[in-house]
Amino acid sequence: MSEKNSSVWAKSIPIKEQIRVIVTLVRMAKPFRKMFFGALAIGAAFALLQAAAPRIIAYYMTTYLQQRDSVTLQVMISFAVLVAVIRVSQAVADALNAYYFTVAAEYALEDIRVQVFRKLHTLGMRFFDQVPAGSLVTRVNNDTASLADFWRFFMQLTFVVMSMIGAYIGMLTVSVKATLLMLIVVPFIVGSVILYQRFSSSLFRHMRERLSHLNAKIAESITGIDVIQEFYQEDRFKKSFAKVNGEYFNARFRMVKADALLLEPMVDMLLGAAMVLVFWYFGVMSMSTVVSAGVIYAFTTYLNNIFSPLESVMNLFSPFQEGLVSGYRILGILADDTYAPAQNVDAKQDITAGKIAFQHVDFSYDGQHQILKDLNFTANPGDTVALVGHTGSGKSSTINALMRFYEFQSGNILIDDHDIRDIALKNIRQKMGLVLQDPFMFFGDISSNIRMYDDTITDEQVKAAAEFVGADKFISALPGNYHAKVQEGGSGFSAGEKQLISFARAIVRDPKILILDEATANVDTETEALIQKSLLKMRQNRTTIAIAHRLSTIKDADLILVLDKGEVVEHGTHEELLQLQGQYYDLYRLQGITNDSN
Ligand SMILES: Nc1ncnc2c1ncn2[C@@H]1O[C@H](COP(=O)(O)OP(=O)(O)OP(=O)(O)O)[C@@H](O)[C@H]1O
Repeated sequence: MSEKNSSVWAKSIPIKEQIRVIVTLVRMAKPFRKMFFGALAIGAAFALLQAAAPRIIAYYMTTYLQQRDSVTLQVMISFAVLVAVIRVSQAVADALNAYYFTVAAEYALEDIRVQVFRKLHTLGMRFFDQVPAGSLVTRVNNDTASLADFWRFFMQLTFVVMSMIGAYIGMLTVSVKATLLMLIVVPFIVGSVILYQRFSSSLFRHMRERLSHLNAKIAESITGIDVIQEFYQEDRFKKSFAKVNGEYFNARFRMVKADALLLEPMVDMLLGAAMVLVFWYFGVMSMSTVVSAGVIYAFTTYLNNIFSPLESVMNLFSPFQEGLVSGYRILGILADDTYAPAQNVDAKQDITAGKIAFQHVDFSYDGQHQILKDLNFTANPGDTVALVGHTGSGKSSTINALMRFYEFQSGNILIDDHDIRDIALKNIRQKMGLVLQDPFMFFGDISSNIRMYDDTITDEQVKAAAEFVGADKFISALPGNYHAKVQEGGSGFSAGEKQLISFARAIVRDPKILILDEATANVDTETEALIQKSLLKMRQNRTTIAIAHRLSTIKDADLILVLDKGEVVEHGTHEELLQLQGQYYDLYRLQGITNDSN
């Protein structure tokens, strides 16, 4: 399994790296800092009110309630109004804090989602070879969503710190000595937080790793459903699913158990210990002086104010960790430099005639295994050059290099005698029409799939292209004709129909060069005849590079290149190659025999 494929949960991210991720993510939220700071300021106001309330109530209790006949109706109403105002302000501050924070986080997430999506579309095929599509969908969607928890953790943490400071200041105004005594619990709080974080993070990582395995298993079983059914693999998949599902359940169970049995009791025990200290201290004090109930009330309320948000911040450790890992992966994509091959800086040449020349081209996907070796050929404008050879001989790789999907390492590819890197990429995409074995259909309708959302292409041009390739007949029979709905992937259309639509898609741009990769591999004989007819028309006045396993389809090619392990081992016309009685001859004879026997 490649590095990019392995679960990031299998190992912990080094501390230095975690800090880098945190700093970068905080920086990425900078455009929304006003809202984040607004939320923080409101949080601070909330903490202030939270600190003031117990002090006011304590004063009311000590001054009025503990003295017989000192409370009047006016005092009662005044305090009731004061407490009500504080409570309502607290509720408003709480709501505004949540609102501003959520809005800021959503804006920041949307921004990051756009950045990741845009970045993906600058990356080259090599990147997509290494990272499965499913995992990229998770990257763009789920990972960015997890960042919300990452920011929530920081907000909560700041809130806890502010609440703690507020509570300690409030306690100081009640009793300096008791407050100093309360400082004893601080190292215990910090120690427990660190201990819990370590423990819970290892359980959480384990759980996430199991979840990755479970997701991979589900994805595999759905992607391969046809082969699973065909080869009667259901039982094997049921068993292996039960195994990974059981492992995930156990890992989750351990985590839930730790949260339930450890987190709450731990915080409760700390709170209990702090309470004992308070009661012990004031107990001792009461031996020499009167201790007001209001003081006890204020202290116990302040302790609650410290410990309740502490529990919620500890509860956010796992989501924070998830956010951190998501951030790590997102930054990984944003920093990835597996870009699509670059054109020269001032590349502005165009393709006018369609001459193609490969000169001593060497090509490798990974820089280690050489796939094409010293490839040389010339296709003059209007020529058809066919690439034939055994599977894995390098036919598609030749096209990958020509289409600039992958960078070639040495030699030259010239189009109309210009270095291919000097031709604007837009011109390459427009003037070179590529037809793949299994063309992809986009969600929309037939018309949008032919014009590929290029508004400069008119309805008449779309229809003319469809008529030219012979697709008009079946399109006209569809309900809605050119506006017939197309699902993503093109389910509901036969292989031949998809092929014809992709011909129209290629031809509507009137390309100078046509590239056909196994264009007739998936269809029946009748459709093949139709396809061959349209291909013949499409090839007129266009340079064509065609890959074909069925040699009968490229007999009329001007040049046939026989590839073997990335090298041209034979070249010439059909007749010349038959006379040579080499590899082509063998392949052709084999196909002739196979066809006859069919
Ligand atoms: N994306 C890729 N990354 C790494 N290696 C690749 C990639 N695509 C193809 N290869 C390797 O390059 C070699 C040539 O493959 P290529 O697809 O060009 O062969 P082909 O002649 O088109 O085969 P086929 O007729 O089966 O399509 C093979 O050994 C293959 O494993």
